[in-house]
Amino acid sequence: MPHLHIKEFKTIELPAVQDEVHFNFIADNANHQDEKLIATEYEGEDFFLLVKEEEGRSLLKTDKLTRPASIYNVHRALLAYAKAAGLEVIASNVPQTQKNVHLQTASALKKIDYFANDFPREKEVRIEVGFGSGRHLLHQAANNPDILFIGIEIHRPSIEQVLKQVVIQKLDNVMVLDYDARLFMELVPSNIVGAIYVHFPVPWDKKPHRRVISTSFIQEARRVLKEGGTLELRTDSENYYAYSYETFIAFPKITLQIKKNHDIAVSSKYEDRWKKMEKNIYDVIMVNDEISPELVIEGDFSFEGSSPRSADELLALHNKTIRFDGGFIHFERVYKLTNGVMLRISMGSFDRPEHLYLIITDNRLSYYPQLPLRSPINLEAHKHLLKAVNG
Ligand SMILES: C[S@@+](CC[C@H](N)C(=O)[O-])C[C@H]1O[C@@H](n2cnc3c(N)ncnc32)[C@H](O)[C@@H]1O
Repeated sequence: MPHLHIKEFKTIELPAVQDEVHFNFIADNANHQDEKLIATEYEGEDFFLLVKEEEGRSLLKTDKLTRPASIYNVHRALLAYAKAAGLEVIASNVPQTQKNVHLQTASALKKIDYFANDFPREKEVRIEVGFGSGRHLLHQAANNPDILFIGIEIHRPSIEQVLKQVVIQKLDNVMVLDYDARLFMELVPSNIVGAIYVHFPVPWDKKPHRRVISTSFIQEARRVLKEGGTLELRTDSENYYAYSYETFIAFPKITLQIKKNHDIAVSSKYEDRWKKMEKNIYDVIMVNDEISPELVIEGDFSFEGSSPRSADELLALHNKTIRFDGGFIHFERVYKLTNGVMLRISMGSFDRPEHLYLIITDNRLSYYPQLPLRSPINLEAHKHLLKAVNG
């Protein structure tokens, strides 16, 4: 994680611009006076820089919840703030000269809004969940130029590596998304996907709720797959194989193909490792044989007509949880702004909550840095949030 150790943190008059990086406002953690967030905008992306103040040595880094996909943009923002505020840097892992890589302008990298607003449907779509080194994704894309491949990954270095390869190999049929694939599935239109690849997912033996394959993931996969489309799980974990098989077979009607130690066109880095260890490799392939109803999601994330509670009442929401049928809202942290309050919340379903901020200033409410995913459970959570923050 890029960071600067600084002698002493200094505020600057905001809003300010330094080297094309915009600094808009500062939020002070109401319960931990040593923590501040600096609202930053660079190349159209909003995120926070996080300040941890300590006696004689403070830390400036990115906030995990909002950090941008491009590490270079983080570097740039950290250096720009240090320059604008005249901070004395004691130690840092941020290179002073930036490589000329602009991932934000790399057209293959998409944000979740891109898919939420107008899902691409001109070509057949195939999705790879957790592409890692990207060998399979890149191989498939190079060999199937008429198919659009959407690669979803949450590990930033893997994303950066694959984006570079997309440019080098001049592939125009790959889109890369930094997002939880389980949430992404909820906004894919029905019956448009030819294949979903889940190759060597993390087994999460101790935290099974984090697994990609689950009853709800399979349900969503069946909805988004075309008739004859496939969900292809490949794993070296006997445990994950057995768990997935049971989860698939619990559906009243399903078509499955099971293969053991069957080579595919390209072997991934993980696969090479497992093969050297002479581990068995299992494929569970679900063939979708149904046409699903269209996806209809009603409602929006508007705050129109809101009349927020007083700042003290909002700050008192710290650590409160609201539970409702199928979901919840938890107020994780509260911040003071010069003209209002900011709440860090987790909301939505228990197994896949969204984490984001809500800014409340002078009767204006807005999510930051972006709206929650437009899923039925998040829309329901929004209604409960309106009740909690309005008087
Ligand atoms: C063990 S690696 C396998 C990578 C690659 N498929 C391969 O075969 O080499 C699993 C990958 O899935 C990613 N991942 C885990 N959970 C995910 C999720 N919910 N959404 C998207 N990617 C995820 C991890 O970051 C990791 O890169």
